[in-house]
Amino acid sequence: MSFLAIDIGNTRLKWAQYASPQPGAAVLAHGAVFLETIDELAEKEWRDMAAPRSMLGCVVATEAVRRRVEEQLELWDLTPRWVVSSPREAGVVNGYDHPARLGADRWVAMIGARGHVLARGPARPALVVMIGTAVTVDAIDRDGHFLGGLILPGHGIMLRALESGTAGLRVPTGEVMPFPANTSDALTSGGTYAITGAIERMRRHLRERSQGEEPLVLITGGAGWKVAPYLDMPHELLESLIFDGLLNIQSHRLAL
Ligand SMILES: Nc1ncnc2c1ncn2[C@@H]1O[C@H](COP(=O)(O)OP(=O)(O)OP(=O)(O)O)[C@@H](O)[C@H]1O
Ligand SMILES: CC(C)(CO)[C@@H](O)C(=O)NCCC(=O)O
Ligand SMILES: [K+]
Repeated sequence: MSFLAIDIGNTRLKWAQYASPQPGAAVLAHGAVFLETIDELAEKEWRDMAAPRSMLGCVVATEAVRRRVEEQLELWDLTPRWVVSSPREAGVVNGYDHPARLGADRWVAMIGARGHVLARGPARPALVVMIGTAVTVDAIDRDGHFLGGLILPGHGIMLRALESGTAGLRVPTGEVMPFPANTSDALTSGGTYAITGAIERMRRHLRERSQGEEPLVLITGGAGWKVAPYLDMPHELLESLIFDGLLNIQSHRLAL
């Protein structure tokens, strides 16, 4: 009954094979590749993997990228399925003006987050933060309703925008400091605190909306570990939030 979960972001494709399509299933294999190398998956990373029985993926990259991944999936006898954001799924209600326009990664991560909220005890609001190519900060209330969220540039995009938009900024890596006193530290600190500032702001919005109840703050994405140490609030770093969401969706669909 093994299940393949795939997350195609704007920079990398991440995949994980699970023993079954159930939350908490054992991971049999996993990996990540840059989008430049996705045409080699079938002859490299996936070549010696036991054939998965089913798959579910989430894509925010282009149609062309999705098609190239589907070609690689021809290695096995499976139907490629990709999550499309919908008005409701697996206990989460989508409050976006146009639910289908919500990034599938955000939707799936929120469904994963909702599972973690309910697994930890009584229902409570949650803030779902994804720190990848772009950064998103999404709010879910106690009832599992997605209220809305922020999109901002990731660290890499912020620095590249500054480099190309100014004459005097180069972007060597600096350190995060309270009072940066050189250009490198000022840029690195500015990027990091832009992200933590957005998270703090959204946490305040959500707390005010929730009669003061403290939200569970869940951080995910390739660069989450770099930002998390500067976040002045209780939080959890969960690398697998999108995969957890894909497992929740798949198990809910099988149960219907
Ligand atoms: N180990 C690292 N060292 C330096 N920068 C990193 C590292 N990991 C991630 N980054 C930076 O963080 C950003 C997002 O990284 P990454 O591609 O790992 O995230 P992701 O969650 O896989 O993104 P996406 O899902 O959008 O593809 C990039 O701009 C990248 O430059
Ligand atoms: C915001 C990103 C790039 C984050 O990966 C992705 O979720 C996306 O392309 N979203 C579509 C637009 C939206 O979510 O409103
Ligand atoms: K992502």
